[in-house]
Amino acid sequence: MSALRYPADGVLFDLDGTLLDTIADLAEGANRMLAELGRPRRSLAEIHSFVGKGFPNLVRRCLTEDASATEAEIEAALPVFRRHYGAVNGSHTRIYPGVLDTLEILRAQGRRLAVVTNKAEAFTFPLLERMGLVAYFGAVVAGDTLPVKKPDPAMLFHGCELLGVAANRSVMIGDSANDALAARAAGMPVLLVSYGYSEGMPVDSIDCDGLLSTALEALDRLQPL
Ligand SMILES: O=C(O)COP(=O)(O)O
Ligand SMILES: [Mg+2]
Repeated sequence: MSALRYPADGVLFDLDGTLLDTIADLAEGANRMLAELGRPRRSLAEIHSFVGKGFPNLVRRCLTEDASATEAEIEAALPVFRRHYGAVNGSHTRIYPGVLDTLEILRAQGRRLAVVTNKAEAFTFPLLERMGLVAYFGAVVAGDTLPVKKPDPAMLFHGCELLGVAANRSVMIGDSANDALAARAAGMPVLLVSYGYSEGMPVDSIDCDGLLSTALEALDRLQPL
C-alpha cells in the first residue's frame, strides 16, 4: 500500500461507522419497528450489514432478507422506523476513539471539514448536535439533501462546493464501498476506517487508497497546507 500524501484543503467524513458508532441505536430503531409490524427481531450482525445506503434501504432489507414484503408494506414501514429511530437516535451512540483529536487537529491545521452521509437530514442534524460535533463542520450533506446518495459522487462535489474547496484538493474518509465508489467517481482520494460498517464486505476487499485503524492515521496521509 502506498503512503502517498494527498492535498487536502477539504476533508469529507462519512458519519455512521466512521465518526460515530450508531449501530446500537439503529438496531433498536429497526427492532422496535419490526415489533410494531409483528415481525421477528433482527440480530445486531444483520442490522450491521444492512447499514450504508440510507434508512429506506435498511427498512427494505429488514423486511425482505429471508422474508417477504410488498412495496406497500415497505412504504408503510418507513414512517414507523422514522418514529422509533428518531426517539432513540443518539442514546447509545458513541464517538469512535481518535475522532475528536483528529477533528481538532485538522481544524487547527486550517482545513475545511464536511460530513457527507447517507443518513437522512432529520436524523443527522440532531445527532451531530447531541454528540457535540456541529462546530467542526462547515458543511453537512445528508442522505436526502440531494436526490441521490453515495455512491453517487454528486454528494461529494456538493460538500466541496459548500466548503469552497476544490474536489481535487479534498480527501474522503469513510467506511464502506459507497464512500470508496463515490470518491473514485469524484476523482478524490479515499481512506477507509477498518472498524466501521461495510455492508458485510471485508473492508480490505474494497478499492481505496489506504485503511485506517483510527481516524488519527489519516493525518499522516495529508500534505501540509
Ligand atoms: O445511513 C446509512 O445507511 C449510512 O450512513 P453513512 O453514509 O454515514 O455511513
Ligand atoms: Mg458509513
